[in-house]
Parts: sequence; C-alpha cells; structure tokens
Amino acid sequence: TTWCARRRARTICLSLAFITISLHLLLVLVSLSIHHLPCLTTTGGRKTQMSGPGSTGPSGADRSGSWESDLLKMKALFDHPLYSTPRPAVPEDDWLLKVKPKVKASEKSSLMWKSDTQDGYEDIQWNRSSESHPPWLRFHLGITRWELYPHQDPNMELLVQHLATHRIVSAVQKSGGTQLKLVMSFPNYGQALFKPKKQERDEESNYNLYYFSDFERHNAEIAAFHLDRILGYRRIPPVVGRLVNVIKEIKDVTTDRKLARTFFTSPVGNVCFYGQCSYYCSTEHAVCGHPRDLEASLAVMLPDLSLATRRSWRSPWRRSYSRSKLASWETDPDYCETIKKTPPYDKGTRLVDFMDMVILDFLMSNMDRHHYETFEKFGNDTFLLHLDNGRGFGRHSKDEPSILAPLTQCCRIRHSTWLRLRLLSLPQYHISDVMRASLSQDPLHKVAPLLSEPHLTALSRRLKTVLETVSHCQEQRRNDGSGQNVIYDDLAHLKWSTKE
Ligand SMILES: Nc1ncnc2c1ncn2[C@@H]1O[C@H](COP(=O)(O)OP(=O)(O)OP(=O)(O)O)[C@@H](O)[C@H]1O
Ligand SMILES: [Mn+2]
Repeated sequence: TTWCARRRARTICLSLAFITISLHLLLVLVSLSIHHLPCLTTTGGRKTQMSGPGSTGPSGADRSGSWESDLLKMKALFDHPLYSTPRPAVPEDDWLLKVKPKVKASEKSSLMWKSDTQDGYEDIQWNRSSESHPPWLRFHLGITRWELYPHQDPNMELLVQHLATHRIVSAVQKSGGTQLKLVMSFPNYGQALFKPKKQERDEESNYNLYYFSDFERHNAEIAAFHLDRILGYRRIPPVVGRLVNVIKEIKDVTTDRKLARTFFTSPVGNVCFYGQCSYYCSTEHAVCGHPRDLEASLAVMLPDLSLATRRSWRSPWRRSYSRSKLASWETDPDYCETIKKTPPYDKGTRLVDFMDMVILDFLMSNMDRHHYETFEKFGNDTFLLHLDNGRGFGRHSKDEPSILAPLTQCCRIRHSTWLRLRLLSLPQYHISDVMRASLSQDPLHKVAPLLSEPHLTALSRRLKTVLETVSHCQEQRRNDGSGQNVIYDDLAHLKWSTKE
C-alpha cells in the first residue's frame, strides 16, 4: 500500500506538472498574434502513447501536445460561452415525454425499477431529474424539442458507464436495415443498439466499392457521437464502446432462436456468428470474436416508438443509390432554390438544421445519409436525429466534396454553428485535439485509439474546407447583390456580444 500511495503521489505530482506546462503553452498560443494562427493550425497529427502499429508518426513539426493538454482544450471548449449559452426553462410542451406527477401507492409496486446493483430504485419520485431513476430513463425524460441531452449533462457519465459495464441480460436481432445489429437489454430495463466490429480500424474503404456497399464501422458510431457533441449539436444518442464476450453475453443469453443457430467456430478457433438480415448475413460475412472478445458499439435506445413516434424524412440531397444514375441535385444548378421553397425547408430552422447535419457528415465523410428522423410530437420545429453513422470515417486520405453540396448550393448556415466551427479551427480548441481527448474517454480506447491520427488530421482539414465554403458564399452574396444572408441569425436573442 505504501508503494501504491507513493505511486499515486507521483502521478498527482506529474499531472500537476503537466497541467502547469500545458497552461503555459496555452498562454503562449493565445498570446500569439492572430496573423500567426494559420501556420499553427496546419501542422499535422502526432502520435499518442497508445497509437497502434498502423498509425503514422508525427509529421515533422510536433506541436508539443500531450494527453493532458488535449483534455484541457476539451474542457476549455465546453466552458466557452458558445457552448453554455443561457438556456431558458423548457416549456412543458417541449419535453418529449410527459411525467406523471403522482403515483398511487397501489400502482407503485408494479412500477418499481429493479436494479442489478442492489441499491434499488425504491422511492420513486416521478420527476425528470430524480436520482432514483436509472440513467437511461433520465436520458429519455431529458429529451426536448431542441436537443437529446443538455450540455454538460450530469447524467451522461453514469449512463455511459452503465452501457459499458452492466450485465447484458438478453440480446436479440433488430429487424430492418441492411446489416446485422442486436438490441441488448440490461437488468434495469435499459436497452442499447449493438453494432459489432467488422473490420480493422485502420482499413480504408475499398475505392472500388460503392458507398452503399461499404461495411459499417463500430468505431464510426462511437466517434460520431463524440463529434456531434463537440460540434455542440447533441443530436446523436450516447454511444459507447465495449468488449463483448460472444459466448457469455450473446449466445448464452439470447432468446432469438434464429440468431442462436448462426454461431460457429472458425478454422482458427474464434467464435463467430452472422444472424439473419437482408444483405451481409452469411458465413462469409460473419462477425468473429478474438477468440471470444468482440469489439462493439452500444448506442442508448431512444424511447420506444409506442411512447414517442418518429417521422422519417428522405434527404433532398439523397444519393441515387445506383451505379449509373445521377440524382437531380447533381445536375440541376437551381436545385436549392426549389428546395428552399418546399416545405418544411421553407420555414423555421429546417434548412439550417439540415446544414448542421451536412457539416457533420462532411467532417466524417459519411455519404450514407439517405434519411433522417425527427420526433413526431414536435412537428417541423425540432432538431434532426443524426442516427446511423456507421459509414462515417471510412477514408482519411480523401475528402468527399459532394457531401457538402447542400451548403455549397444553398449558402446558408446557423450563426451559432458557424461561430463554433471557427472556434474549433483555433489552436486552443483544435478539433483534432478535442476529438482525441474526447475519444480517449471511451472504454475501447484501451484496446486501440478509436480514430487513427490520419482520421483526426482529416477532421481539421475538412473543417477548413467548410469554413472556406462559407467565406466563398459570403463573397458570392456580396457580389450578386441579392441581399440574401448566408448567416441565419439564431443568436439575436442573446445579450452577449457575438461580433467578430
Ligand atoms: N439509438 C437508437 N434507438 C432507437 N432506434 C434506433 C437507434 N439507432 C437507430 N435506430 C433505428 O434503427 C434503424 C436501423 O438502424 P441503422 O440505420 O443504424 O441500421 P442500418 O442497418 O444501417 O439500416 P439501413 O441499412 O436502413 O441504413 C434506424 O432507422 C432507426 O430508426
Ligand atoms: Mn445504415
């Protein structure tokens, strides 16, 4: 124990030293004149202590960063006024779920939540913030018209921890969709959508495959959740990585006969299964443990459709999903003008909400956003759910400008989004560093970094492209004299100054 104490003391001292050095560095960076910013932002990625054999090393000028300084950047970002804009109280109709104010004693027993950690949820207080609710329920009760969870949500840590560690009591296949996925249940009735690792993290998508034949990536689901939160959207349900035991946590607990029948042992002794689905469910596309451990992403399930129905919207910029046909947005120069006049894009925030999603997709190079969903209850005035991100982060060496076509064609962006993007391009909040820090908190980071350095570098390169696109739009608007604004002002109601 003395050894432990000494070790801990040393760790604390080292951390303090790191923090001091990082703070100094930050100060130096901040004090550098604005003219020097571009050269600081363009230096490439560097190696973290944990980077695997596939990732590339530092490219020359190493920005003396460290894990601690990345974490400080993340903290500074989330403390920035652009993230903690004062939130007015949520009107009753803007909560997704209504809370029953009182429960009669007679009904109480049947409503009790059973916990696997014996500390029970006995005194049910039916309100939104009650600590007696399991974290998944608090997540459901916290969904509003404009976001899935609040900024710096005190419930988040526990929710993610439950998903990552709680016993899996059942696993069944989720029907629909093209690829194998399971719904897993926990002792406190929480549920998560499971997507298995199908390929190595560093594998780049095959250039000869069409995007719609690309495999989904579990790490993309995880990274998308982190990126969405860093962008300040909070429109992706929390996702966490987990090493799942294929036998104990799937085969032994499943009640899904069809799934159970597809388990087998591979020639090298790994346990595999393939399930039943419309495309990639066969022995050739089996998912295999190593020999039993399988990496996967677990996304918290949204409230059941019987409680909160969702509407699915076809993206106006949907790809043709054919090898030979082009979509009309690819050929019609006035495509956006038409969309802008078409409901629901003609009113409210739908068009800029769509642009927010487009920016997220361009940053992670997701070409597969054929549909998006909203909660029916909120009609057209609500945020867009960014579900299904498994096809993001497939390629780091190439960007896909066509994903940005809606922004290029419509030249419209939310003011708050634009300001946050600019923040993320500054060295003290650098998007790649903040992502690296955020992802290092996922349990699977211990196995290998969730995004390799080239992917993190691609983020800042793509961010630059987004900002250049907006600048180009502004220039274009100044010249065409149409009087149309590029920036959609969503900050007018705030008192603090947002001038450049
Ligand atoms: N966290 C979640 N909670 C509840 N439902 C979800 C969640 N994530 C996704 N879904 C639902 O499950 C459906 C299928 O999920 P997803 O799109 O990720 O799978 P997919 O196999 O890629 O489907 P497709 O091939 O149609 O794109 C989605 O359309 C969505 O309605
Ligand atoms: Mn999909």
